Amino acid sequence: MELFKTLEEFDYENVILCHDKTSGLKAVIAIHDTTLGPALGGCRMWTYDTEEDAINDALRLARGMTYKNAAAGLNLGGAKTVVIGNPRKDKSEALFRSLGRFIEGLNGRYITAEDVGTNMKDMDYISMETNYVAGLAEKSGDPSPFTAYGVFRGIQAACEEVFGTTELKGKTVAIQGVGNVGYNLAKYLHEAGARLIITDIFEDNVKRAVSEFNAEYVKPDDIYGVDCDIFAPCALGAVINDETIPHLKCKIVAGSSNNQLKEERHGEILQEKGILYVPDFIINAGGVINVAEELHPSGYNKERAMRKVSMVYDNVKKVLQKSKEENIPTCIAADMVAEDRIKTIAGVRDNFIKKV
Ligand SMILES: NC(=O)C1=CN([C@@H]2O[C@H](COP(=O)(O)OP(=O)(O)OC[C@H]3O[C@@H](n4cnc5c(N)ncnc54)[C@H](O)[C@@H]3O)[C@@H](O)[C@H]2O)C=CC1
Ligand SMILES: O=C(O)CCC(=O)C(=O)O
Repeated sequence: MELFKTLEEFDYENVILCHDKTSGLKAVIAIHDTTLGPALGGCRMWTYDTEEDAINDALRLARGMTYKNAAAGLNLGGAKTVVIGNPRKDKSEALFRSLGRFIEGLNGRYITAEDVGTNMKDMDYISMETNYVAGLAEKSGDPSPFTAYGVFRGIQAACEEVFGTTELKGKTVAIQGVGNVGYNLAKYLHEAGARLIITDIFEDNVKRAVSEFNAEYVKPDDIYGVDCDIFAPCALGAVINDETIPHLKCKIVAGSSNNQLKEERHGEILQEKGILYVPDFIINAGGVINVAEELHPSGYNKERAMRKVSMVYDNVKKVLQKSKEENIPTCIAADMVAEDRIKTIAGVRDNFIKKV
C-alpha cells in the first residue's frame, strides 16, 4: 500500500494508528481536512479481512466526512475512526476507554461519535477519557433516527424531482439493511404509506421490520433486482457497482450508506440509465447535523436539531438543481457544492484580521 501517495493525492492531514496491548485496541483515526473546524466523524467497528482494508475504509470515510460536513453547512472538518474487531463479540470498557485516550491526545482536532458497530454505551466509555466525543445519551443521543429523518426528507426531494410530488403513499421502497438507520427510515416511510421491501443479514432485524411495518423480505443478493421506485442502501458502502447496476429497476437511489458508489464513474452510469442518484453525503447528514448541535454555544436542543435536519430536503434540492443547470452527474454536483464552501470560507477567514 502506497499510503503517502494516497495522502498526497487526496490531501489528507493525518493518519493515526492506535495500538494498546491491555485492551487489545487496534484502531485507525484518519483526519482528512480541518479547514472549516475540528474534524468530526464517527467511530466504526468492523471485522476487516486485512489491515489495509481497515486503513482504506478509514481514509475513504474521513474524506466523505469533510464533504458531508461542508455541504451540510457545518463549521467542522472531516475524520473517521475505524476499530478493528467484531462489534458483537470484541467490545469492552477498556477498548473504548483506550481509544478515548488516543482521541484526548489529539487535543480537540478530532471529535468522535457513533457509526456502524458502535453505540451510546461505547461513547460513554470514550467520554470517561476525553470530552472530544459527541452522541452521548444525556445530550444528542443516538444519531440514527436523525439520519433516518434526513434520508426521508431527501427521498421526498428526489420524489418531487422525478415524480412531481413529495407524496410517498403507494411508492415502493427497497431498503438494504434495516439496522439503526434503515429501521428508523422504514418507520417514516411506513407512516407515509410506502410499500416496503427489505433485506438484512441478521434475522432479528428482518423480523422486526417485517412485523412492525408489514415489509416484504428478500434475500440480500436479491434486493438489487426488485421492482421498486426507490432503492435505499442503508448497510455498507460500494454497493453501486458494475455487478449491481445492471439489475437495478428503480428510478431513484437514495439511502444512508456512506460511499455508496464504488467509483465515481458509477454515478455517471446511473445518470445514463435515467436513475436519479442522491449523493450519500448530502442525504445522510442528519446524524452529524444532530451531534454537531452538542457543540452549539447554548447547548443541545432537540427542536433546533430537527429543524436543521429537515433542511436536508433543501440541500438535496440544491445539488439536483446544480446537476441540471450544469448538466453534470449529481455526485459531481455534490462535490462541487462542498468544495465551493470550503474554498469560500477559507477565503473569508483569510480576509481582514490575520492571526499572528
Ligand atoms: N447511524 C448513523 O447515524 C449514520 C449512518 N450512516 C451510514 O448508514 C449505514 C447504516 O448505518 P447504521 O444503520 O448505523 O448501521 P447498522 O450496523 O445499525 O445497520 C446496518 C445494517 O445493515 C445490515 N447489513 C450489513 N451487510 C448487509 C448486506 N450485505 N445485505 C443486507 N444487509 C446488510 C446489518 O446487518 C445491519 O442490520 C452505514 O453505511 C453508515 O455508515 C451514515 C450517516 C450516519
Ligand atoms: O452521525 C454520527 O454519529 C457522526 C457522523 C458520521 O460519522 C457520519 O455521518 O457518518
